[in-house]
Amino acid sequence: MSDLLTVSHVTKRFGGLDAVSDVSLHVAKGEIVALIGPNGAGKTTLFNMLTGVIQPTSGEITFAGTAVPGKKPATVAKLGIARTFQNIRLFAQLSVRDNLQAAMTHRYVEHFVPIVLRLPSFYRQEQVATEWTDQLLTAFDLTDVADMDAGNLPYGTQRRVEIARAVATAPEMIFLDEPAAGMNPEETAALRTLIQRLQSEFHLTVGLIEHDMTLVMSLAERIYVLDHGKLIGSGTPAEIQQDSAVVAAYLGGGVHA
Ligand SMILES: Nc1ncnc2c1ncn2[C@@H]1O[C@H](COP(=O)(O)OP(=O)(O)OP(=O)(O)O)[C@@H](O)[C@H]1O
Repeated sequence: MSDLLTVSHVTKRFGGLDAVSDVSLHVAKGEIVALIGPNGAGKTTLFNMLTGVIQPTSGEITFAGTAVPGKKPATVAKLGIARTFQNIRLFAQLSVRDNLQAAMTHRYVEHFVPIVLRLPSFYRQEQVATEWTDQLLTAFDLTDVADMDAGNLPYGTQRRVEIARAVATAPEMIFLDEPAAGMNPEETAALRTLIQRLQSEFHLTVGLIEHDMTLVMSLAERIYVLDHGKLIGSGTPAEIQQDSAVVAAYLGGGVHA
């Protein structure tokens, strides 16, 4: 498989602190890759650099052959990168349907509009957006709550809306920042299935930050481990669980895959 994302010697310095220090990694198209490590290890800082939210102090990031540093988040999104946040960021007073439609970007329109060729441009866009929204509502089991305000939904459902909204932008890669945080075991089990479907049905590449090691070990094909900004290990879940440096820094004895 060819690499979709390449990170080369990336560092982010905040004042005197190297929050991310000389990190290199790669993600192949279609993979589910997890980034794990203790609190403050630099995981979200790295995600923020991959999505254009902050700029690296040094190093290179390439997505589908295009350099990411120097681009704003909206421009990075058009390259085909979507993300969710640790703290859910939905439009709480908009319906689920409107949250999805609000996410339909130019990239999406450019991607799908040619499918419906016979209508004038405005109606073409409207029709494609409505059809795509209906498909997403069905795929993410949100049809029953489509007209409810997003902010009134249970936590696990809001997470699902957030992921659906990211998928609505028609990305190639989706970054999920602690999607299982605050979920109960049933919600986490449903999340596992959902992330697997992102890969199998939506053909997305998935980058995952997560502290729930049972979820990580059962989902990720490869794992990178950060500690104090540095990459201290990488490999398959089986390899990571036997890596003494990773066990000492983060895993301890508490993983049951
Ligand atoms: N904007 C900022 N200014 C200064 N320091 C920052 C900034 N953002 C993050 N940091 C620091 O960088 C380090 C890495 O933080 P980061 O949030 O990336 O860690 P994390 O691995 O995502 O942690 P967690 O698992 O708790 O979310 C921390 O020491 C944090 O305090």
